[in-house]
Amino acid sequence: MAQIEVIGLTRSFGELRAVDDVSFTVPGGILTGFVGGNGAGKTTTMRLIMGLLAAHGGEVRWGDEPMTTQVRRRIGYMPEERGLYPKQKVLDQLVYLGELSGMTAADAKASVLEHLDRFGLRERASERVEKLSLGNQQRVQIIAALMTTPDALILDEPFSGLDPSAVDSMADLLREHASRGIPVLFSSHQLDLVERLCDRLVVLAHGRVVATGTVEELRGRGPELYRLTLGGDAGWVRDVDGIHVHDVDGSTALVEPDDDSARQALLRAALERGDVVDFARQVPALSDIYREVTA
Ligand SMILES: Nc1ncnc2c1ncn2[C@@H]1O[C@H](COP(=O)(O)OP(=O)(O)OP(=O)(O)O)[C@@H](O)[C@H]1O
Repeated sequence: MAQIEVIGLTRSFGELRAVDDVSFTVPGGILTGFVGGNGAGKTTTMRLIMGLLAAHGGEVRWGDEPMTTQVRRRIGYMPEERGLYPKQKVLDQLVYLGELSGMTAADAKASVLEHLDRFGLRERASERVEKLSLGNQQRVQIIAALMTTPDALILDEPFSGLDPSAVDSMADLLREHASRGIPVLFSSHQLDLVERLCDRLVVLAHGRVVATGTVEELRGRGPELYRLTLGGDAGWVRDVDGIHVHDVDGSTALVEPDDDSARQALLRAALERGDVVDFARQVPALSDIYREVTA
């Protein structure tokens, strides 16, 4: 299966190392989310992958080969700066972009109309792009990246500005493309969305990769926390051996047991004291993990 491999990519702007020895893989067949704060280097990395910026070090590989211009032409790329012609009509523009990518006019038109249908934009086909709302212009941009049945997808913030139903259509489309076995990399600031959608994550901070893996793997890096909710005050938990208390708030305690037996002993002690309302493993949200790895 095709995959994109980024090995030791480095790029500076003057004194600033915007991308600093960045390595990760975008495997075929799954969705890889690319997250990191403002200025972390996501856009620069994507431009380097697409060959739009020259790397100062490192390389990009396509399977076992160095990435070439021919392969890049077959990658659906959605840049951060949206490159649409405001005065041109939606359908004409997309068909033109399809032809530029080597499609016949007839194939391009068929693909564009199908995608316009999916995004509920069919009746806007003959309007000028500038007359569309920003979210709808975004949908047109997405169609431009997806209409050619690309060999890989590199999408810079494809979900920004989309309403929930467009997010769902977009997510379905990305999954369909991934299920063809192609590598899909997309950046996003919407961590809840990334958590819901992604099979794998690459987390960038200050130009460096600080974490990679599935959401489950990233969760596994943190401590195993449990939340105990009692009928009465939970302050006594602080004195239980083998229990590290992260927080107590009235009748609720957030604890990290040293091991299984400490956890069982805590629960027994709580039951002996009376009313246990709830005792459950706390699964951290991706936003918690993100804060931890980028701190
Ligand atoms: N052409 C350029 N010239 C100078 N500095 C640049 C250039 N492009 C990017 N940078 C700088 O490189 C750093 C990384 O920027 P980049 O756009 O890659 O980050 P990002 O993770 O995509 O951020 P955001 O989420 O805000 O879009 C930033 O400090 C940015 O100001």
